[in-house]
Amino acid sequence: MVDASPRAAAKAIDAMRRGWPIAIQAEGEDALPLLAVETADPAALDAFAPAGRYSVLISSGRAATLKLTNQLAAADPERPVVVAPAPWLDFDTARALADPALDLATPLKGPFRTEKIDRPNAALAAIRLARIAGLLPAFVLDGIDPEVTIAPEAIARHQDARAFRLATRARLPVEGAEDAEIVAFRSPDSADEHVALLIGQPDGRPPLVRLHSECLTGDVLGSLKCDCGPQLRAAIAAIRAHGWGILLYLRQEGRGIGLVNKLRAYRLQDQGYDTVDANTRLGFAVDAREFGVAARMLALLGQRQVRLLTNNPAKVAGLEAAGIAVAERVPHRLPANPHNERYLATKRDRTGHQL
Ligand SMILES: Nc1nc2c(ncn2[C@@H]2O[C@H](COP(=O)(O)OP(=O)(O)OP(=O)(O)O)[C@@H](O)[C@H]2O)c(=O)[nH]1
Ligand SMILES: [Zn+2]
Repeated sequence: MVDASPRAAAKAIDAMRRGWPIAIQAEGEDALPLLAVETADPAALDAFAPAGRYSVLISSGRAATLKLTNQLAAADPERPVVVAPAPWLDFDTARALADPALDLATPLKGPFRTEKIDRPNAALAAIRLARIAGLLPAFVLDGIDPEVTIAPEAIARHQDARAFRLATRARLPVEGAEDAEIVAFRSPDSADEHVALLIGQPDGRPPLVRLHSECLTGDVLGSLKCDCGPQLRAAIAAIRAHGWGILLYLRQEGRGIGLVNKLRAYRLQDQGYDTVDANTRLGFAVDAREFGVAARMLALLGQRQVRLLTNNPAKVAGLEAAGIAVAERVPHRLPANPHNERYLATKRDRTGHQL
């Protein structure tokens, strides 16, 4: 049975992370059985499909890096590409196809050729699901029928921001805003728990709002590679100075690719790639965030119009598309340091940040 409920997507994500096979079946297509390469081991792969007989689904960003496609990947790095079966396509080789960390250490066996994708909608959904699960976007295809078969719509429903509800609230004095209140939001479908920090008292003017995407390295560990930590603290100060406002702390680590994949991108940056190319080479969109959840949180807090603290026009557009009016964009620039100079320059030159 094909399950299109948001719970089915949650089950599929869980199964993928545990190394169990899943299948995706799109309307008008046959089911596509999949085993995530990152969480598979040789025994699981053997049980799933006979060696030498399986094809591997990767995304075009990764395929272009491996020179398996000559398409410009940056335009659409998450487009699916299927590598055809070959006798030398074993467990280790599937791993090497999936993970750019192995590019320097393991010369890739080959040659490989790509084949036409006969189930394109399921393949596209699989790449998206890998990203949501925080895994490398790579799957072995067409093994035994798994227990979980989902429709691509399950993934969209799982990501639906309208399912978020206010869970609880409490006073939270923080540095720079001793009168702050924290409000937590939850959805029955998603494991992400987003929070809002309410600072000051409403005074009739639109709140000054900051959408802060989670950055464990910058927010908590004081990483100098990005500007997140200083931006977080400066946002609280700016809201306090404005009089009142809301900081949304969104669990969108690594611009939506998750902590481990962000650290993989950092590893590529250690080799000289910038933040845009690193994401593309991993096979992910440059920015996988959606701001519908931020709009949902603001609406639940009774705010339909905001002044938005950001240098990123995509955040303004994302909020407006989700029904929140942005009365003004307020720049949020912090001084660079020697470690994040290039990152900030890349944001300015390649991702449209107004710095
Ligand atoms: N994938 C990836 N994510 C990163 C990298 N550096 C920072 N991030 C994440 O980027 C998010 C912060 O986004 P930024 O692009 O710095 O800023 P922004 O929020 O888009 O724009 P502003 O509102 O102007 O600050 C956080 O989720 C970080 O974890 C990186 O090199 N790669
Ligand atoms: Zn950061």
